[in-house]
Amino acid sequence: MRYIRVMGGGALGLLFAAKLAASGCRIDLVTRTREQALLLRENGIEIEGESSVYIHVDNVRSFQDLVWEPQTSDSKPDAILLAVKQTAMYGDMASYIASASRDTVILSIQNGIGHWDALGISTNRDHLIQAVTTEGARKITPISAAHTGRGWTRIGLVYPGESRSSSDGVLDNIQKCLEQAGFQASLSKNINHTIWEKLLINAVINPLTALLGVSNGELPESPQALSLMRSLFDEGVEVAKYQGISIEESHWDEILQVCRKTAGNHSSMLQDLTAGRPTEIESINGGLLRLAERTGLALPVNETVYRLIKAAELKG
Ligand SMILES: NC(=O)C1=CN([C@@H]2O[C@H](COP(=O)(O)OP(=O)(O)OC[C@H]3O[C@@H](n4cnc5c(N)ncnc54)[C@H](OP(=O)(O)O)[C@@H]3O)[C@@H](O)[C@H]2O)C=CC1
Ligand SMILES: CC(C)(CO)C(=O)C(=O)O
Repeated sequence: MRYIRVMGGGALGLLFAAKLAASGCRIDLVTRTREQALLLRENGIEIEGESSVYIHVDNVRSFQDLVWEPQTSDSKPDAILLAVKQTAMYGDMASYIASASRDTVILSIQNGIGHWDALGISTNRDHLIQAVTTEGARKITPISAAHTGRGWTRIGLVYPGESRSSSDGVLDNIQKCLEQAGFQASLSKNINHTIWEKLLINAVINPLTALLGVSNGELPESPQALSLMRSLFDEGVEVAKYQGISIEESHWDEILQVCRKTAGNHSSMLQDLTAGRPTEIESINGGLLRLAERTGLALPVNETVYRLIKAAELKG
């Protein structure tokens, strides 16, 4: 796995592209705008914080330019790393990903649920890989990002039941690449469980920090907020149960631990709301609501925060 295309020059995209390129991987980076692509080609990528990397990357272009480009065998990457937000996973982007050759691994590091369904791929899905990461990054300028927290990354097949004999080798290769680039990476036979654990962390912390305008560390300090966090968690655990996923009680302590460990962080949803960008609410609490609807479960607290975030998004 020597040639990886990173989609998205945001916080995680810049971090992963820079570290993978610095470790010797052939990287090309795809941005939304031509302006950012030009700046990156001229200035390279700079990462500060937990990692310090400065690297020149020649191969940077906008998504629009990528889709018009003729595809040759040399321009076909071994893997596409999806580092765009869920909100960008529709329309042309979904069509591009869905039409990629099955020899190209699709590796998503997105939070939340629903992005694989958005691609609409119903067969031959053994090249779809989810990475759940607790790495923290924040974009500073179009060409730089801060690595705000070192974490772990677990990878696994999205549809393990459909794996072919070569799948294990593919996962091993990706793990090695990530490790060579300095990420702590491991393989998971049950990535779905890890996806759900991360989903519940985001479902509990993100909307409340965004609505209250508080840091992750401040959130559980208010008894009222803590009680809402617990209700969001309990409702999420019920939905997980209906999906055949058992979330242990210890995961509640893990969520409180995340608040302590990332005490100074502003959650991504708070950052998105503050900047007037759409949030990932649809794939977090919205994802839970859609699944609950199918089973007739009521999620009053998730529904309330979902509606409040949607209303706050409209304010811009
Ligand atoms: N940041 C973090 O610490 C973590 C993030 N995640 C998850 O990773 C994913 C990415 O997050 P993050 O990096 O923070 O998000 P960012 O918003 O920083 O980056 C997303 C990038 O995608 C770009 N983009 C949008 N549309 C396209 C397109 N059509 N083609 C190419 N690029 C496009 C955006 O460009 P533009 O800015 O020009 O719109 C932006 O640069 C999210 O799902 C997030 O939840 C998971 C763990 C930690
Ligand atoms: C873990 C947490 C809550 C850290 O801020 C996060 O993933 C986010 O902000 O989206």
